[in-house]
Amino acid sequence: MTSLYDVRVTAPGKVILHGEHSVLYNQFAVAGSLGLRTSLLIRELQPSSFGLTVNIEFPCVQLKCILSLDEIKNRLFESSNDCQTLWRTPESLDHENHLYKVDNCFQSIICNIGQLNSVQTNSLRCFLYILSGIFGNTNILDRSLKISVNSNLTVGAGTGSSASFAVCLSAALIQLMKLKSGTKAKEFNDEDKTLISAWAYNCEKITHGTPSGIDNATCTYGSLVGFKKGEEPKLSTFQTKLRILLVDSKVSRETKMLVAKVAFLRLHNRLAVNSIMDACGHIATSAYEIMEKLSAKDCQDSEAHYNHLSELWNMNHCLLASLGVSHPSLEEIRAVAMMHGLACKLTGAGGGGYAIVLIPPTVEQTTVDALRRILEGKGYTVKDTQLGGHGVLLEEIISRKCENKDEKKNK
Ligand SMILES: Nc1ncnc2c1ncn2[C@@H]1O[C@H](COP(=O)(O)OP(=O)(O)O)[C@@H](O)[C@H]1O
Ligand SMILES: C[C@@](O)(CCOP(=O)(O)O)CC(=O)O
Repeated sequence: MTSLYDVRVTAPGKVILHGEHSVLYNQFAVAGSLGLRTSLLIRELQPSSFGLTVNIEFPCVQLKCILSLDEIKNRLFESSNDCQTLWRTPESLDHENHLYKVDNCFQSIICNIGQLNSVQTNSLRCFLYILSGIFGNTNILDRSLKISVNSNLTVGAGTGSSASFAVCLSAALIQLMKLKSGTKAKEFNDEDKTLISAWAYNCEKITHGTPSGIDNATCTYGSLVGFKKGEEPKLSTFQTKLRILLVDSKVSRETKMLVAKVAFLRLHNRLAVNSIMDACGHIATSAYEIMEKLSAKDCQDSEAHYNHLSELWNMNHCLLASLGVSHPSLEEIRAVAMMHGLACKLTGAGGGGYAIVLIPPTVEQTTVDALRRILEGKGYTVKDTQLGGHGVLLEEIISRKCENKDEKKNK
């Protein structure tokens, strides 16, 4: 009797503390995982006589549809029994070529393509890309699937919903691959996480073009991640739980556009922009060191460290504003935070999205409440949260018995 598997994984969103934009110019950056998470459940379904299907439910992007898995396999899978190669070497995938094939398949199998918006299209492309990337040179996918994704993260606001989504997709599919090839581990090990992050990075290229990789690394590893492009992420051995207010400016923005805006500014002001990027890199390095000191059990001077961190947050924001990636709403949020004596900066690409306010432990709750009331009165949404929780987690594996009609008949 064969088994049908259910796999449930979750992954956090992220907040870039220091190094947005400058990370793309090879500067050190620091990001932390958020308490808000994406959750993905993938279920293998009992065989039916209608052929193999994938039932997709992505409520965060208002998408519900059923795709023919047989068609996907016909168009994107290459028949082979070799399951030990591509899924273990995501970096060897020819991204452009694979995405081209995915897009051709997408055009052919989605009937209501004209009714999908760009967000839904992106989610489906990511799904097809990873599904066929991981299973594409195996014969392992032999059941219909149902895949449901939910998230507490706002989609498209700079808190890493796309990376969190991509990490969940790759984590669940890698786990399913392992289960179906006989490996039954109950949690992700370091090797799994390296693979998950690398597949999620490939997927982030679909959404962002040339991402630095900081988002997928943070959503995979959690806690605080120090990051430099092209290098292994620096995983913090320390546990700092920074308290922040996450303030939604409600202004939508597109990362790609803001990255292009900075690149354009740099074309005409190379040395000045390079110096700003250098300064952002120094800030990120200093902030990482301070957070390391703050986490030490015998930390004596926590108040002075928080003051220093606040200084760095404020400087970092002003440097980003000088690159043209702030927004009047972000400036208003910052002005209100400063009136309350608190440091505030934009996070992520800027141009809208979120601002973050640092709440040191010595700050009175009445101050936080007053700040919150004013911001909410101005129409912003405020979440009081902590940075630095778990990265990707394997939450649940269920193995059910498959009622195989052919097996029954033969008995
Ligand atoms: N929960 C989700 N379900 C389906 N797709 C998602 C989900 N979260 C994010 N996405 C995909 O990620 C994209 C958002 O990426 P992006 O604009 O970079 O936002 P963020 O800054 O939040 O990562 C969306 O266009 C969507 O395709
Ligand atoms: C501007 C950038 O440094 C950060 C983008 O952040 P977000 O995904 O918009 O939160 C781009 C990147 O690191 O890929």
